[in-house]
Amino acid sequence: MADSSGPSIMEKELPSVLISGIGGTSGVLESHVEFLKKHFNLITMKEFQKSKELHEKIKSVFVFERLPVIDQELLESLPNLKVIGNSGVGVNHLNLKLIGSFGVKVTNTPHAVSDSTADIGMALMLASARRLVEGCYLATSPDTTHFAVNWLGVEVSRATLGIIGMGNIGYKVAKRAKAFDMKILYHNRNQRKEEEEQEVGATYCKNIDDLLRQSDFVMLVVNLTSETHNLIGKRELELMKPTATLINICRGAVVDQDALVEALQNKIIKAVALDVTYPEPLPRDHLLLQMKNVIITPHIGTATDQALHMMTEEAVENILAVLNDLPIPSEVISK
Ligand SMILES: O=CC(=O)O
Repeated sequence: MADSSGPSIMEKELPSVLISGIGGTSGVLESHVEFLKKHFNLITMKEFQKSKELHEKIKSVFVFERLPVIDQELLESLPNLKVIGNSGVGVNHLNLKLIGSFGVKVTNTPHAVSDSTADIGMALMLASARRLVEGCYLATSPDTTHFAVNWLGVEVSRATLGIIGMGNIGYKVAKRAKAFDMKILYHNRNQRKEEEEQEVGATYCKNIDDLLRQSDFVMLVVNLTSETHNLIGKRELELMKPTATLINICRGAVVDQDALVEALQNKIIKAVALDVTYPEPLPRDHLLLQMKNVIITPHIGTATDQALHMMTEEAVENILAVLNDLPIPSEVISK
């Protein structure tokens, strides 16, 4: 009778995957390690640096919170690397050209992040419209003489929301905004299918300027690329209504931050709500941190238990697909 306690000859070795570390501020979440270990032989950066023998074994790198850094040196030291599995949708921290030149694929997790990031977009829009942060300060201030009539907010219901970038997240924002009876405009490289537009009641603006001119709230949900870097600058801010609010939930560098400060100082737009800035975090003396009509959160679009869990699952699915020569659910194609 075969001994079932030891490893069977038929059992396949799990593929070796490099991770930055486990736990802390620069490692994979401890709560995800068990799941990852079911699929991979995990190798931490520390182990990798100690043993040259491990280099040849590594087939994939699991990138979490932009770590480990994928540079030329690392790529050269991994002769059998097949795929970088990024946990998260944004891949602006990865040099796609360089990685591609090593014949290595890149994958991301556009589905796992969409609900939590859309929620943050709505939360920021509502918080700014109803001056929630100011309200919290007032509620806890020793001054009890404040009256709500002195700091009125605005309603998002029936207001016009312009969504720039109608991918998975933008579309989820539109779904939510529909439930708030908002009028929805969107700009995207490609127009969505008619039935998709109808489902959320969104109108396509081929010209971004038209969207900027008409919107009460403008929400940025694009990938950061060379084309979207500084997409919103002085000219675009000047096209917006003086009563409009800008919300950014994608990447800080999509907005020219100096132009944004100037626009707020000169009342070119009314308010701003940012989950992303550059750098992150902003220096403590940055002007944006001193303005009442600015809300800033520390890049928490995907900071929920559920999103992080789903991101890990989606990343694992992608990595396994590449390693097993199966159709890849979410491959990032460098343009
Ligand atoms: O910022 C979050 C992401 O890229 O998923």
